[in-house]
Amino acid sequence: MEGLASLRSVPSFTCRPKRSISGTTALRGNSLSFPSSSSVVRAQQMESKDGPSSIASELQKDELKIKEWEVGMFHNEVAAAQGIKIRRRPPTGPPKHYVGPFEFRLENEGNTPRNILEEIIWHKDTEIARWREKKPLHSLLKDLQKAPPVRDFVGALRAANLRTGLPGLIAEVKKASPSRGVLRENFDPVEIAQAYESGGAACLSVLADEKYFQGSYENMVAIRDAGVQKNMQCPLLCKEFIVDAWQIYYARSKGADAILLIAAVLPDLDIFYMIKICKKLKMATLVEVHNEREMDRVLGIEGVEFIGINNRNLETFEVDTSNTKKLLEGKRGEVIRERDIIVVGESGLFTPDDIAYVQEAGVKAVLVGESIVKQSDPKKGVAQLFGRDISL
Ligand SMILES: O=P(O)(O)OC[C@@H](O)[C@@H](O)c1c[nH]c2ccccc12
Repeated sequence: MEGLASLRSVPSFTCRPKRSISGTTALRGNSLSFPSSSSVVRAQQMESKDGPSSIASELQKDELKIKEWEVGMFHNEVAAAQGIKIRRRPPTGPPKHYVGPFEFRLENEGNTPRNILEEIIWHKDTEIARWREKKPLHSLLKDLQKAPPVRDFVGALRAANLRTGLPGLIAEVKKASPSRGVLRENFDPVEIAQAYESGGAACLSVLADEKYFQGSYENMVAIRDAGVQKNMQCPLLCKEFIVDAWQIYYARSKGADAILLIAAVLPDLDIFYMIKICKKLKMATLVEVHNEREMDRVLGIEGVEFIGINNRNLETFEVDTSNTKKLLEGKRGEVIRERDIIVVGESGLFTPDDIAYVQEAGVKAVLVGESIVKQSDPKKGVAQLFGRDISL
């Protein structure tokens, strides 16, 4: 409980960088200054068979890499101070040029992710850098004008909860996961989404990550388009590992109504700014926590209105539904009720008893994938999960 004593209305940001680096991770990319001119002059004075200008541009590239690495390290320091164990990037250090004569620096030292979540984040960081290069923000912003309108994600959950007296269902369109492997061979995302919706789901969650979950943005667009044609109402959560604000705009351009932010990955200030961006875009932000420390951090961030408690530890894959109960007990539960924050119970829910258990703990919504996506008829899967037809 000690963390609650420090519940704040502004995000904590106490860690100071050891190096003097301008900008924060939220500004990453924009804050990189151009390489100092002295190195360019130095390079121009050098002779080589490739010519001086190519050496200058090589050095410029190196210096940019170094700056990026330094900002990445700064991010790791801030994150570590907030108890975040996931590092944004492999701590392998800057390019060789940086260390001058000391080129015997060990290659790849420390280059192994500590767990699956860290592996996913390292992969995402490089994947998004590539995507962002192909579609810079200014071009993405143009796409937003063509995006379908935003639907009220949290409103749909509240309405379902009032209508059925049960937690509103966010039904997950998920083909595979690193912990469970392939969940459904014969996977038609639109068919599954329609079955969920006719079974009474309030919202849908669509896996976008390709490498680890066999998801895609194409699936999300296909579901959104099918919904528009068939008048389906379910708002969509883009289930992605967000490490860069660019991804929020991208998700919106593909028709998402909500995004997920994982507190085990993102420092407070990133969450704070990302929620602001979502508000501007009128999207909902589901902030996911797994333990008391993350819950206390998140309750201290201004603007948080929608929290997911993941029963699965994303670092070890262990699932324990009592986690939802534990994090809603006592003072934390009180704060959540006072602020009318909607809490979602996530992962490992299979039976009506599981649903009743997390509802009793205080959730107004649940996020369910495996138990319903595995059923040959996912619509029946929804009814089985709740012990009755919730579409009525
Ligand atoms: O399939 P399950 O156990 O019902 O879980 C669904 C959902 O909670 C899970 O997919 C999830 C929750 N948070 C995440 C973050 C990333 C990837 C996946 C998830």
